[in-house]
Order: sequence, then structure tokens, then C-alpha cells
Amino acid sequence: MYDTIIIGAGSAGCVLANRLSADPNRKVLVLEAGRAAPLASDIPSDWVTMFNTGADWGYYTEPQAGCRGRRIFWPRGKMVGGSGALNAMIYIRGLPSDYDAWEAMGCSGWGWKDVFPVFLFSEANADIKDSPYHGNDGLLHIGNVPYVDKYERMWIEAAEAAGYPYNPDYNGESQEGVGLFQFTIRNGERWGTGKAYLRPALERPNLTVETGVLVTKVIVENGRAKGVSYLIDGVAHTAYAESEVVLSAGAIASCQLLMLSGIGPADELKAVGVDPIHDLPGVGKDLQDHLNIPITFYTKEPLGIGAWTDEVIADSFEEWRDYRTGIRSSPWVASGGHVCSRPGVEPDLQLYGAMSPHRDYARFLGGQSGITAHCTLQRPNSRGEIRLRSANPIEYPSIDPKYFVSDPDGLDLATMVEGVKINRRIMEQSPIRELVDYEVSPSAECKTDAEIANYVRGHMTTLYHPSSSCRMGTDAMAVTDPSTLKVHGLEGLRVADASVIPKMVSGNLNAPTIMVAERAAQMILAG
Ligand SMILES: Cc1cc2nc3c(=O)[nH]c(=O)nc-3n(C[C@H](O)[C@H](O)[C@H](O)COP(=O)(O)OP(=O)(O)OC[C@H]3O[C@@H](n4cnc5c(N)ncnc54)[C@H](O)[C@@H]3O)c2cc1C
Repeated sequence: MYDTIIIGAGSAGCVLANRLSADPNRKVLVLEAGRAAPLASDIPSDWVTMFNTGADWGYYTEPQAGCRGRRIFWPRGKMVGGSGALNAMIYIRGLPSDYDAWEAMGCSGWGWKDVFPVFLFSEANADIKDSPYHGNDGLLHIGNVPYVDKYERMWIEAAEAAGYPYNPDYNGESQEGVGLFQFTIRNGERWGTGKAYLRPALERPNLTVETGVLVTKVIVENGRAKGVSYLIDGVAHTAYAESEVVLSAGAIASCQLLMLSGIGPADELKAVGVDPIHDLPGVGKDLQDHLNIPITFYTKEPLGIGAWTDEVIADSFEEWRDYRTGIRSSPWVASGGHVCSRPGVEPDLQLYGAMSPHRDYARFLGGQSGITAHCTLQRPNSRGEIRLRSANPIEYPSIDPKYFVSDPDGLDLATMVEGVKINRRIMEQSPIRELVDYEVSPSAECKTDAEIANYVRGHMTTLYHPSSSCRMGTDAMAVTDPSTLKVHGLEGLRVADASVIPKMVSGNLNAPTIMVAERAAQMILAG
């Protein structure tokens, strides 16, 4: 018998495993479906090479009516460290107003004044000292990118020439402007929560971590979570928890597991053969994600990833292996920024100037060197849902983010069209302009807003940030209680991961998820 069972050793689960097992009187079990992270996870440049491997759940959405019927690829980490072991390692918190909006939605205790100290508490910034905006004593190592390509600096110069000010610290006083991102990289190696939080706790006798374990159900008796059922190599097992079960399986699997356990919209559960035990209509609803649109240019000279030969790849790996330096110590998303699509808004677009001629999540590279300019919508209106397809826990759920179609005013699409125009403007400035041969995609013929919108629908990707599928709140569609993160109406069951985020923040989701997990641990330890 354990005190606490944590489902999932991802970004959030590893934080909880560390914080909760720091209490020697608490017996903690962590159950993770994946196994140890592969070498590619350690190497910052190699994150995209893990897509569609055993370390990736490799989900696809339902065909998206707003995206010309395409199914959108949704990679998620399936390994110790979770998506934080697969991600691009950018560290960003979002805007203070994002969290104040959470509070205004009924999540009292989650305003900026409440969460900012938690961000500082978890942060160990190696490069920015004596700043009121950064912590230096936490467990989460943050640093500047170890390798900056000269063309990344040129992209920043071009963006400045287009009128966007240089910002040396977008986690500082203001997010607006362009510059270099900060990363969860330590001495040239990925340092997600699997290493920062879980690894140092593994020696503790009160912490057990089991990998290769697929949790299939939370066992609930008389309104209280008692334990979990899981499969190891297809064989069923159970484990019991005295105090509680914490779902940290991520924004897809946490709501899937609630529904498999009979907790969710009762009619929908019955329709797929699951006996409802607790009618909670919001489970799986209100799903949000960051939408991203890349545009690609070929360059006249070889540069960046497009210039890598087999020899460069081999030599750079040896350099990384021996010294943790060089081109493989960069995730190649170092130059970017946050800009406003129109006057009177806070930065609503995140930009990247990636020195890589890629398309389709960098699974394919172009025939010559190039630059891909990405633009992400920071605060989307689109909200979708996750539903069970069947009562079979092995079957992936139906993921329908309803991109664009759930935003009847069309603001999401219109803002992304502006983002494409901003990226084109940047690419027209010196010193990048002189490098560009021609625009490959969407190509110079795509000119009018309507043509660009059609391109956005046909090429948008996820920026990998599903959230809000078990969102916090006090309204009828809320799933988790903001003051405890307990599932409404049940005892002994909490959710602590990206799925409780009530509304998308203006920035990538790892840091906010880690903050949520830190707070969940504080709540649990407080009893
Ligand atoms: C490719 C990619 C790039 C990204 N880039 C960035 C970035 O640069 N910066 C940033 O801030 N964010 C980034 N993100 C997003 C960020 O990494 C995630 O939002 C964050 O990791 C989510 O954490 P989580 O704890 O909610 O879920 P996860 O980290 O996904 O953890 C869930 C864990 O639960 C396990 N699990 C799931 N189901 C079960 C089950 N049934 N039984 C047992 N275990 C189970 C999973 O295997 C996984 O380990 C990226 C994400 C991806 C996928």
C-alpha cells in the first residue's frame, strides 16, 4: 500500500515525485507508460528525431474542418520526463495578465501575484543573477542557449530592422521584442524534470518508479479514489493508495483515464460502453492548443541545418559526446520573439527564425539550405474536445481541437495571417534579405489575405501545447477545484499537469506546467 500514486513521469509527474517523496513518511509510487529517455533526448539538436519513435505517443487529431480536412500530428513524450524529454526546451512563463485572467475566470489563488513566486522558487537560472525576475536556487536549471549560429543573430538583426525592439530577457520586465530564448539545458545537455527533479530523488527508499506500465483505470469506491489498475506486458495489476491518486498523464491521457474510470460526461461514456460513476460534463472539453504556421525560404548560400553533411553530423556528435558543445548543443529554435499583430494588444504572436529549410515538424528537410520562419498564435480562442472512442484503454482517444471552426469571429485565423505578413516583412530586411534566394512555401504567388488564410488552413501545425482538458474552475464545466486540484465531487483524486490550465498562456507550456505541479505538491503536503 502506498500513500500517493502518481500516474505519469512527465514534466509534472517528476516534480510531484520529488516534492512528495521529500517527506520520508510518505510512500510514493510513480507509474510511467514509457521507459528511460533515449540518447536523442539528451542531445538538444535531436528532439525532432524522436517523433514517431517508441518515445513518442504519436497522436493525430480528427480531420480538422478548419484545416482543409487534415489530421494534425500531435507528438507527446512517452518516456521518463514525458513531453519535457521530447520538447524544444524553451523556458517561458507567459504574461502576468494570462494568470490574472485565470483568477478572473474563478481560479482564485492563481493570479500572477500567486504564481510568480512559484516560478522563481523552481528556477535555477545559471546566467541571469541578481534579477527580480529570476530565481537561482530552485531545482529547474535554466540557461542561455549554449550555441548561437551567426545566422540566428542575423535573423534578430533583420527583425530589429523591421521595427521589433531587441529584448535581452523576455522573462523579465516585458515579453515584447526579439532576441534569444532561454532553455532547460544544462552544460549542453537537455535538463527537463526527469533529470532536474526525478533523478535526484531516485535514491529515496520511499519512492518507487515503475516504467513500461500502462495505467488503465482509477479505482473509485464510494466517491473516493482507492488505487489504480494497470497493465505490464498485457498482464493486469492493481496498486492501492492510502491518501490519493494524482493524474499527471498529460492533457490527453489524464482526461482519457478519468473517462475510462467512469468520470466524465455520462451520456458520452455510456455510448462507448463505459459505466458512468460520476457525471462530470467538462472532462475532455475546453481543450486548447497553440497553433503555428511556418513559412520557408531557400537561401543562396549553405547555412544552418540545411548545410549539414554526413561528416558534419558525425563530427558534431563526437564533439557533443566528448564536450557537450557545438551545433548539437542547440535546439535550433534559439532566435525568436514576441510581437503584436495590431495596436492595443499585448504580444499575441510568438516568432521563430529557424535556420532550417524544413516542413512538417522538421520530419522533412528541403533540397537546399534555408530558413523557416514560424509564427504561433499566443492566445487562441479555438477550443475543442477529447472523447473516448471505446472502453478499450489501449485505443487512442478521439482528439478534436476544432481549430478555427470553434472561433466564429475568425480572430485566430486573421491573427495568423498577420503573423505570416510580419514574418515576410522580417525576411525582407537586411542582413537576411541578401541571403534569401526565394520563398518556397507558401511561395510569392500567395499574396492576398484570403490566399494566405487558405495557406494557413492547409499548413498550420501544433506548437505541441494541448491543455485545459480537465480545467480548473468553479463553474459547471470545470473539472478540478482551483484550491486543491481535486476532481470536483470526488475525494482522493487530483489532476496536476497541463490539463488543469484553465486558459492558454502567452508562451510555451512547460514552465507553467511545472509551476502547476509545484503548487499541487504544496497543496498535497499541506494536507
Ligand atoms: C515536441 C514538443 C515540443 C515542445 N516544446 C516546448 C518548449 O520548447 N517549451 C515548452 O515550454 N513547452 C514545450 N512543449 C510542451 C511541454 O513539453 C508540455 O506542455 C509539457 O511537457 C506537458 O507536461 P505534462 O506533465 O502535462 O505532460 P507530459 O510531460 O506529456 O507527461 C505525461 C506522462 O504521462 C505518461 N502517461 C500517459 N498516459 C499514461 C498511462 N495511461 N499510464 C502511465 N503513464 C502514462 C506519458 O508517457 C508521459 O510521460 C513541447 C511539447 C512537445 C511534444
